[in-house]
Formats: sequence, structure tokens, C-alpha cells
Amino acid sequence: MRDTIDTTPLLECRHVSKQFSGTIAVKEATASFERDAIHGLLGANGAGKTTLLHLLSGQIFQTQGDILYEGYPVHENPQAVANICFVKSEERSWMDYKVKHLMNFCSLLYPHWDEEFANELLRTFRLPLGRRYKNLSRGMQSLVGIVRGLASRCQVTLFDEPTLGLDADMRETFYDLLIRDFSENPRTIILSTHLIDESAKLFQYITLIEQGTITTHLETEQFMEQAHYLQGNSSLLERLSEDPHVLHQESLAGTTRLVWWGDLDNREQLIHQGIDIQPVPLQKLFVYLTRKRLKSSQSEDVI
Ligand SMILES: Nc1ncnc2c1ncn2[C@@H]1O[C@H](COP(=O)(O)OP(=O)(O)OP(=O)(O)O)[C@@H](O)[C@H]1O
Repeated sequence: MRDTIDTTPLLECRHVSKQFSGTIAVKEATASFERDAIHGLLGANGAGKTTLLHLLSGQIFQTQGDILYEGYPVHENPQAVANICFVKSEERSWMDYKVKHLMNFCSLLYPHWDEEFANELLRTFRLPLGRRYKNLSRGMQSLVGIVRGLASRCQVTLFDEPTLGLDADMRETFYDLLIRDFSENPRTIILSTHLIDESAKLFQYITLIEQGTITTHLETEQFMEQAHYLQGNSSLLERLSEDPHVLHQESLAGTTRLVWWGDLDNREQLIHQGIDIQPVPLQKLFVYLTRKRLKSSQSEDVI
């Protein structure tokens, strides 16, 4: 029997790799996804986000490593099938089906399917029930996926680029719905997106995947606290430019701005020297981190 407080991670991957013929899409990925939290899965194009989500949902086999749901392998695990909902950015197998049939299918697939909520969402998004999935616009296809993801009420919901094709107004509607629904029905949500700044408010945790490897898995606050813009006199700041904590540097007319990644032990001293210290927005931080790591891996390749 388990303790009252269940410490078994709901979903985790341990040293998971996935190779497709010549390509290693995911490499030694290890992370434990905290319960009842929204996780942002961030990575550049081709970093391995979609492959990782397929692996976590048990829809493809890993080449090596373990993927565990409630401590048991996700594959051939009826509990995992019933409790993990993976919303792909496009559902190729859905093409010939009408929206109403897809909703029926979901109601049979997910034991906690909330019919009333699904109908409310279908009305909110004005989705035509009689139209085939393949004849929906790109944004409407995303909305069908969103209805599935939210109304399934699965313990784990994986969204791969859920807002593809949605206009700004509809994206905001989705973010608001997700926050509202999550606060009423907490569960584990992992959401991959390239629209980092506008979705940053959703994330309690950030998982960064780079060239197939999970390089960071941290609470968003902790993640953001590590990044700082340092701006001030070039003669002071350029002395730091070779420091490995510096992700990016730009100078103009005697003023330099650095992006610093890590603890700032000398914060007081820098302020005293007239250096302005500011937070870095998440999207910018993502760009600086991935560029820096890409540069380091390219220089390792040259060596
Ligand atoms: N079925 C497959 N066969 C061969 N290679 C694949 C397959 N699926 C993915 N890959 C490769 O694996 C790598 C990771 O792809 P993946 O789609 O997981 O990345 P991603 O982070 O989701 O990218 P994007 O943000 O561009 O959608 C890429 O190099 C891709 O070409």
C-alpha cells in the first residue's frame, strides 16, 4: 500500500532515446513531470519535442530507456491509455471523420470525458459538427484538438503546438480557458509551443529540449531568476564578455548589454558600479540559451 502522500512521479522518462534510421531524435532524455502542474516544453525546430510527446504518450517505442506512468511502463498499459491524452498538432487518422463522430469517439476513449464541457467548447469555438476534419481550416482543426484535450479530463494531457493556425483572439481564448479549467480540475499538462512569450503565463515548469536532450527542467520562477540583463558602461562590462555565464552581448556608443545566465553573487557591487540589472523575457532567454548551446556544440564538433 502506498503512503497517504503519493511520491511516485505521475509521468517520467529515464535516459530515453529514440532513433529513426539515421537520426537520433531524442537522446538520453530524463525528466519527472510534477503532478497537477502545467509544463512548457520548449525547443527549437527539430529539437525533439514532438518525438518526446509521442514517447511520453506511449504511441511510439523508445530505442532505449524507460517511460513510466504511475511507476509502470506506458506501453501496453491500459491505465496509461485511459489517462494520457495526446493532442497532436494534426491528426492524420481523423481526416475522413465528421466533428460529431470524432467527439463520439473521444467519449468512448476517455473514461472521464465531460460531454457537457465538450458541447460548451464546441459552441464557444463555433465548430461545425457535420463537417469532416479534412475540410476544416487549420485553426479549426486545432480547436477540435483543444476540445479533445480539455474535455477528456485526463490525468495527463499533452498538447503539441495546440494554437497552430489560431488568430490572436482565439489563442487568448484558449489560454484563458486552459487556466480556468486547470484551476477547477488540476492535472498534469505538458504543452509544446513556439509562442513562448504569450504562453509563458501558463507554465509552472519549463522543460527545455536541445538537440534531443532535456537540458533544463525547472520551476518557471527558478528558471527566470537565473537570467539577467546587465547594462552599463562598456569598459566595465566588456571585462565579463569571456565569462561562460554570458549568453549574449551587444554594445553601442560606449554602453554594453550582456545577458547573464546564473547566480549574480556580485549583484550589489554591480549596482554600486552603476550597472542596471533587469529580468530577461522568456522568449528572449530561450533564443539566447539555444543560440549559445548551438554555438558551443558546433565548436565541440570542430574540435
Ligand atoms: N518518423 C521520423 N523519421 C525520421 N526522422 C524523424 C521522424 N520524426 C522525427 N524525425 C526527426 O527527429 C528530429 C526531431 O523531430 P521532432 O519532430 O521531434 O522535433 P520538434 O522539436 O517537434 O520540431 P518542430 O518544432 O520543428 O516541430 C528531427 O530531426 C526530425 O527530422
